[in-house]
Amino acid sequence: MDDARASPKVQLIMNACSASKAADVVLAVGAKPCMGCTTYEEAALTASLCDVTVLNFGTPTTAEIANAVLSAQNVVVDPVGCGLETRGRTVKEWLERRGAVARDASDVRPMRTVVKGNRSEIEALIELFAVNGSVGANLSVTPESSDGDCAEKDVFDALNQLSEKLGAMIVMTGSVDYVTTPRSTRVDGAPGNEAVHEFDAPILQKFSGAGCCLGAFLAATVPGSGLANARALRASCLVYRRIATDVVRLGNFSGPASFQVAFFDALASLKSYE
Ligand SMILES: Nc1ncnc2c1ncn2[C@@H]1O[C@H](COP(=O)(O)OP(=O)(O)OP(=O)(O)O)[C@@H](O)[C@H]1O
Ligand SMILES: Cc1ncsc1CCO
Repeated sequence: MDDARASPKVQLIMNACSASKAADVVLAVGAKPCMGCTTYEEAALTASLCDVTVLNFGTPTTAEIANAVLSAQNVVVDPVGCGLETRGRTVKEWLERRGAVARDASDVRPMRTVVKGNRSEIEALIELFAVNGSVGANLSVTPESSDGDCAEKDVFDALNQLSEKLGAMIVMTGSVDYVTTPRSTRVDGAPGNEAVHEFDAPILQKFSGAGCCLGAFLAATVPGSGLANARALRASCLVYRRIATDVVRLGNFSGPASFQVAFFDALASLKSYE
């Protein structure tokens, strides 16, 4: 996905809870979803045929399946539940191996990695990678997150260190979204840190999978080179939140279940994700 393709193919290695929601989000925005991950061979082949892979570590993703996409060119990683010790180990090992593969390939082709997690998951990664800092969240062994009370400057300080260690972009979600770029890959003059405060829609936390679906949305709407660009990632996070607030304003729903239907309809009605 080096160019802004009209209809990118998106491999979705998703948790059981969010899989069909994510596939529908990808379809809604005009891209092509493909799960393709029942065996190691199938996962590797599908990754090689797709423009971008979403690797979500919620059940039933195994280390074996995750390792099949280590050398995919563009990967959006969702470290769901990495505050749980066993899953945290799996996620950490994968990210370390991915970093090594990407460094080895860097002269030949760019490999882009975006880690998209909620605030508690990012806090868990901060601990796992021994970063000297915090984003102020409580650790959680479930996908539940907490927003935490932490100055934005300290949030970015911790995110920048983590991003550099991973060699990956970070998108940290919550009532505010944060995007950060590894310092060593920042293009001169381009902003490496972005925050999205706009468009408050807390209903996105009232059903399971809004964060997982954001991972799929980013994969489907941000072109390959944009996956290494904080501005481009910010722009898609912003659109996702804006559409949610539009739906809330129109009020054609009666709770979290019907909100999702209206939200997916609104995603599908948007003509451009530029
Ligand atoms: N108050 C809010 N206003 C606007 N957007 C929000 C708000 N809270 C969360 N979001 C958005 O909702 C999505 C889910 O965020 P959250 O941090 O809850 O993810 P998550 O815990 O990974 O979700 P899940 O595990 O259920 O998929 C993100 O796109 C985030 O930007
Ligand atoms: C509830 C749940 N448990 C593992 S993944 C998932 C979906 C939301 O992340």
